Amino acid sequence: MTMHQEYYDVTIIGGGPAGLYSAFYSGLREMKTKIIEYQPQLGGKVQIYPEKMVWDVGGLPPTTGAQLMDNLVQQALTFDPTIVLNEKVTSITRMEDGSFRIDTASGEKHYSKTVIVAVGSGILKPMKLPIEGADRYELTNLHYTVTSLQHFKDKTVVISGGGNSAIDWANALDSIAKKVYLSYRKEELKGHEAQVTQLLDGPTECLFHTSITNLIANKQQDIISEVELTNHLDNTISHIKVDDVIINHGFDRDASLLDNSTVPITLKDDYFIQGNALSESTVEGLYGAGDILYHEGKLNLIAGAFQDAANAVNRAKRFIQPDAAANGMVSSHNDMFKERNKQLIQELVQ
Ligand SMILES: Cc1cc2nc3c(=O)[nH]c(=O)nc-3n(C[C@H](O)[C@H](O)[C@H](O)COP(=O)(O)OP(=O)(O)OC[C@H]3O[C@@H](n4cnc5c(N)ncnc54)[C@H](O)[C@@H]3O)c2cc1C
Repeated sequence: MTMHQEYYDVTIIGGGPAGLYSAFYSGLREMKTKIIEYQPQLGGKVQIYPEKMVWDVGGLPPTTGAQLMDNLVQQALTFDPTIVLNEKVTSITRMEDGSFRIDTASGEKHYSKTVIVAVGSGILKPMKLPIEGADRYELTNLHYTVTSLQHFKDKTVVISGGGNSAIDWANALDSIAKKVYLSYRKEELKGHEAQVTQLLDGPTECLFHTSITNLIANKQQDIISEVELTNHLDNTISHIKVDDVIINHGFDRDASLLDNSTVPITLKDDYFIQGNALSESTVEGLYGAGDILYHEGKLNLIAGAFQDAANAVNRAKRFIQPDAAANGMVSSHNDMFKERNKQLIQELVQ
């Protein structure tokens, strides 16, 4: 077991948009920063939609999830935070001296003056297709996320699911794939109205009241060649020849960190972390940001995560240094940017 006795000013749990922007902002406020992330890469939930176009981040032209993650990571690295990947935080404990100990599943311990909990909806794992042996096709043509739209060009694709992800992928693929089928066990789709209308008006063939009940494979190559669908209204069975199958049945969430921690994870001034009913008291030095946080007017979007992150960092700064400014300064005033600013201004006037 390794002991990380080195103290950080702020340790951020979760490397999604909220955690990444917190890392940038805490660097801006000259705090020694560490991010701990469970996944092998940074980016958070955006990893689920790398090929989706994101339109609603202020000041950015329509950008793919992958490009957005790249930009967020680059920005987060501006002030050289320590990054710990593949590490699940299991609990947060307040020490007698008021600092925090952060325990992880591997037995490592991290020490910090403040903590920002930016764990989104917890650790997400896609709900698997409940068919025995289906996992062996995950290496070939059974997908739980779409990492390349190009892969589906001129293919016949069956998408299983009726929520936002299934509908978004059907709409994105209907002009790329040869044919898209959407199999959904109910009839009332659960997506945003505009996307549902686009789907129903588009070329995707919706097979309501059906589920995938069997996968028929080309045994030599371990590739699904046909899916069996069962109609739940009349129990009829049909078969579709496929090139690829996409499963969007939602996610299992592991939010055990909130239950295991000995500090009550509740935040000051009516800010509190969703689902936590441990205590109504507040813990100075422990803050939240992003989808995990609930407050009036909360925006569960990337734009909302940025605002939360700046708030959390400013509070952390004031906790460590009570005479520090309550709010950060505009970024151009930061000494770190002096040289780069000069260079850019020179380029502008040339
Ligand atoms: C399909 C889909 C499409 C979306 N489209 C848009 C869009 O177009 N525009 C928009 O603004 N928003 C969109 N969103 C919402 C947006 O992705 C979220 O609001 C945003 O990702 C929240 O960021 P976050 O950092 O709070 O949480 P997350 O992105 O969920 O990141 C949390 C991170 O914490 C890590 N973590 C959790 N528990 C632990 C632990 N115990 N130890 C270590 N690490 C842990 C997770 O692995 C994860 O990486 C979309 C969401 C989905 C699902």
